[in-house]
Amino acid sequence: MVDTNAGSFFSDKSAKIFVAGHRGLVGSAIVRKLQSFGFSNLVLRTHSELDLTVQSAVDAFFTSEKPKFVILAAAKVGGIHANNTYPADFIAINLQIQTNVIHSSFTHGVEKLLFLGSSCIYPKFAPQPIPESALLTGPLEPTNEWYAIAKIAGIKICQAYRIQHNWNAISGMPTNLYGPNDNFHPENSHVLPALIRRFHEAKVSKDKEVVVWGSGSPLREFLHVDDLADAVVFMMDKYSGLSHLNVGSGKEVTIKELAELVKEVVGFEGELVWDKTKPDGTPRKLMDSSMLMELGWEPKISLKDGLVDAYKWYLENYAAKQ
Ligand SMILES: NC(=O)C1=CN([C@@H]2O[C@H](COP(=O)(O)OP(=O)(O)OC[C@H]3O[C@@H](n4cnc5c(N)ncnc54)[C@H](OP(=O)(O)O)[C@@H]3O)[C@@H](O)[C@H]2O)C=CC1
Ligand SMILES: C[C@H]1O[C@H](OP(=O)(O)OP(=O)(O)OC[C@H]2O[C@@H](n3cnc4c(=O)[nH]c(N)nc43)[C@H](O)[C@@H]2O)[C@@H](O)[C@@H](O)C1=O
Repeated sequence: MVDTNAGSFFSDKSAKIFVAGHRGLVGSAIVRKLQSFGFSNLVLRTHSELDLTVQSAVDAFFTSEKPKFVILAAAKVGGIHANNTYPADFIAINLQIQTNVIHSSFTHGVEKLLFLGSSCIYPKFAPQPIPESALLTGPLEPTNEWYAIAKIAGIKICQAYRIQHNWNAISGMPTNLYGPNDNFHPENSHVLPALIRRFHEAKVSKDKEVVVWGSGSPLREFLHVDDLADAVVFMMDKYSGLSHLNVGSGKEVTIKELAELVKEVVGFEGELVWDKTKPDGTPRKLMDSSMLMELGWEPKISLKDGLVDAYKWYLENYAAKQ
């Protein structure tokens, strides 16, 4: 059952909005989107200004700032290797950040909060496309179960505060994202930025080969972060239900197809070599985003156009500084 309260978010463009994680891939896109709509009173803190894992600091921040809305895009985030290598960080830091921010938002009178999870919350062998109802119906993908458990807890914390206190906390579960301000770390990033960097560096060095991880057969659904930011603002305005909402493009590609597309966009002319010692992760995780789409949101940026945009951003803002 979808419960909507259309229109309230846009009625006051000077309302104070705390975007947690505003320098990251997602937070920076949400800030751009809010500013493009004319929201003028954004409260922003870097990690070093406010460590969201420290409960007393979070509470002091909410006591002094008293935001009306909170969008929680701060988290410990990484690709398959980072998730697999630092399980304690992925479960503990994420549980701390979300528990602190959600609880302080509630106790300090925030009107509405949006929590962001991830498509990895679903069972490894969930029905495809994956509906919201598949949550907690089977075992998780082992490479990211620690992160997934934290994200599932985030959904449940939002639901519990809604049920017990009638408080307006909602959750969005984005698919794999990419775009400006992505993480281009060679090992700890997600596949799409990792491949942009690897193909670019191979092109510049005139290498004959680029190594890509795994078998190439896993399927992934990609969404440009500007489409995600649009969905976040849409949900702040139009959705106030108990269920989390999937946010995806509805289109999937194999990792091999993705690698070929990145190779083409970057202009690398050598060969792909598959490193099968690296994990594939979940074989497929296409989400069913029809709940959100039936409310009126739709993605606008194709994977090809989004990749061209992401590579342009990488060239102008990342490669240029190396
Ligand atoms: N990237 C993706 O493909 C996907 C992301 N998501 C979700 O979207 C959200 C944002 O992810 P994304 O933008 O990619 O991540 P990034 O790593 O790009 O950004 C994370 C942000 O969180 C902030 N942060 C991390 N730890 C702390 C802390 N202890 N205190 C304060 N701030 C902190 C960082 O601050 P600073 O910059 O100051 O260090 C940074 O701005 C996450 O909830 C993630 O799970 C969901 C699906 C896919
Ligand atoms: C968003 C989502 O992201 C993570 O899950 P994931 O989808 O498996 O993420 P990924 O982008 O790292 O990998 C996708 C696929 O791509 C292959 N692959 C090839 N070559 C590279 C490569 O060079 N780097 C990476 N990272 N992967 C590569 C890789 O082997 C895998 O088959 C979660 O842990 C969790 O963080 C989460 O929620």
